[in-house]
Amino acid sequence: MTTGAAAALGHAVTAQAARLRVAGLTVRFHLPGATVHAVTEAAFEVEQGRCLALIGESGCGKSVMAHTLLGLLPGNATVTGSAWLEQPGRPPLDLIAAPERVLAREVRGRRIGLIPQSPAAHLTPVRTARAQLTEALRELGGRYTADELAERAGLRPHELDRYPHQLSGGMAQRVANAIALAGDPWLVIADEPTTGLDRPLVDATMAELRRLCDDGHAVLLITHDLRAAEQVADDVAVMYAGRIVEIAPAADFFRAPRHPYAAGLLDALPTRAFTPIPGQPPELTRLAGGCAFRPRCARADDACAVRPQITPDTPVACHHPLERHA
Ligand SMILES: Nc1ncnc2c1ncn2[C@@H]1O[C@H](COP(=O)(O)OP(=O)(O)OP(=O)(O)O)[C@@H](O)[C@H]1O
Ligand code: NI
Repeated sequence: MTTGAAAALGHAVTAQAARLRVAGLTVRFHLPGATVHAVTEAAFEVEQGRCLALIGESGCGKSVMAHTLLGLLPGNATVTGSAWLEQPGRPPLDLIAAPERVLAREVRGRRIGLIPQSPAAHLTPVRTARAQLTEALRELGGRYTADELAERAGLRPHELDRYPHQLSGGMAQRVANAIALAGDPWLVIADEPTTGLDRPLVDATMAELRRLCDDGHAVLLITHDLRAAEQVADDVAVMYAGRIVEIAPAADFFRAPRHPYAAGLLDALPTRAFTPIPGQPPELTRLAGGCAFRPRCARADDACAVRPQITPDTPVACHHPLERHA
């Protein structure tokens, strides 16, 4: 193929708006004598200018989803499905099929930034926050200075001169947030970015994520904190036992969730009914057939022995969803 033809082909398949398009994403961990069904047939899109919040109880597969997109899974994992990163002017890239070399050189930190869960564990103990942020900037060649990034993350310049053990949990979180943005990545994946932060800092962090979206970036926000999600998310995806069970615009979702599990999560909030969902999520090594939420669900009946599907036309995986009136 000539260069011109290749360029024309590249142009023809280039997207109009930047987006991440995930389809059929499935992750298994192989343990001696058991298989963990960590993520099953996940499908969603995040477009530029938008924030998708991924919510669900501990262990439902949220962090595994984040690590899968960045090629950060351990050797005992197998992944199927696709995750297309589409940005105008670049050929689309399937993050699942891409070789590690490409993920390391082009994707991690540059096209996708990760704000990791438990950031303190990701900082080097013997170097100051400034040294680590400066190194990230040198490596990734971003357009902000260390002080600018620190300020955007809500840190004062002198706080950058501390060593990790001199940082509170909240400060370590903000240092991790600043490092994740060093390479000016298009997509930011924030895995519980507000753990250990008090309300004003949660609000500031959500405002920063919102500002990123408004600047044309996209954000995948993984969180337990539904109030934080409500502040910033445009769309919400609810995960249960490794599957996405509801996707909705955030305004509709917080007004009237449709999946009984999603309704249960909102009812558990202190600001709402403050009633926990009875029972526990199933173990991901021994999932029965049918709807995984069935044993905990007040609406379940015999129909739920057949697993309900989520599709673009019915964005709730439930045989008996709650009604949403206009
Ligand atoms: N390397 C691994 N080997 C085996 N199982 C794993 C591995 N990593 C994660 N898992 C399992 O995959 C499932 C999903 O884990 P994940 O960390 O994605 O949950 P999460 O939704 O992020 O939870 P939390 O809210 O507690 O962070 C869990 O059952 C977990 O034990
Ligand atoms: Ni997690």
